Amino acid sequence: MIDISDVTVRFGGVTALRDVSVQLEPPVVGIIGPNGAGKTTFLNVFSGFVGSFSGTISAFGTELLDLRPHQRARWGLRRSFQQEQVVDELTVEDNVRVVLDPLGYSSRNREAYVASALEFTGISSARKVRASELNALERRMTELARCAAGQPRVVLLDEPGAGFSQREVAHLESVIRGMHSFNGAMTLLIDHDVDLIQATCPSTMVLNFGSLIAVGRTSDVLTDARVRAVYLGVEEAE
Ligand SMILES: Nc1ncnc2c1ncn2[C@@H]1O[C@H](COP(=O)(O)OP(=O)(O)OP(=O)(O)O)[C@@H](O)[C@H]1O
Repeated sequence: MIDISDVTVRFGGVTALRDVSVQLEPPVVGIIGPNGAGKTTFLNVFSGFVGSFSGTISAFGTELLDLRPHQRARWGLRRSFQQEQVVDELTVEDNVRVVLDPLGYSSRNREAYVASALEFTGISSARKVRASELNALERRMTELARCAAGQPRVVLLDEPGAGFSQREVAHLESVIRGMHSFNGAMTLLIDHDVDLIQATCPSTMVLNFGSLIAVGRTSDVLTDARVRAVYLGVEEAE
């Protein structure tokens, strides 16, 4: 379980997150909300990319915010970004290897982790291909393999579905749904694709102007009147 307590982030006059307290359970939690609601900032606090914040995040008994960013990686925190981070000059398998290299695995274990992550995300056949030659879905799968490889405990995905067709999202969906069985990791998933959230996340939290306005079973959250009004743009009939 991840226990988030009173997390507040301010950027000058903007309060990006305001006293967010919530407990999140595996396997996958959706994070939704309008543009600028604070979703990426929320993941940035996990990753250590926010200089000034208050509050605590306890993940499976570890106080994450006491760890330095490289210690969080060793602990098992992984992340994909809105702007993808695949390195064009490296092959698919080297893109995964470079994530595992600093984590202290033996080379035998590392190679086994790379191979199984590529298998899991469905891009084994492209393992020797330079990333510059991949299509957009293969690049996204390379990123997911980077997140899935080794022994991650928490995987943070920031809009992995953006820009993909329905058929492509179906593959993404199966990888996200399979992550917990594959390696035991819990996933936090930001996406504007409500169908993807519904298909992959048993529970979902909703941010609006930096505040948590709903959390619970995804089906309940998506039918909540306040959520529908602020996020889905649906006014309830009087
Ligand atoms: N480094 C920063 N400096 C100043 N303001 C920031 C910074 N990062 C985020 N903000 C502001 O904090 C608020 C929350 O931004 P954030 O990117 O977390 O929202 P979001 O919900 O992820 O939005 P989107 O769905 O558009 O990605 C916004 O008002 C944004 O402009």
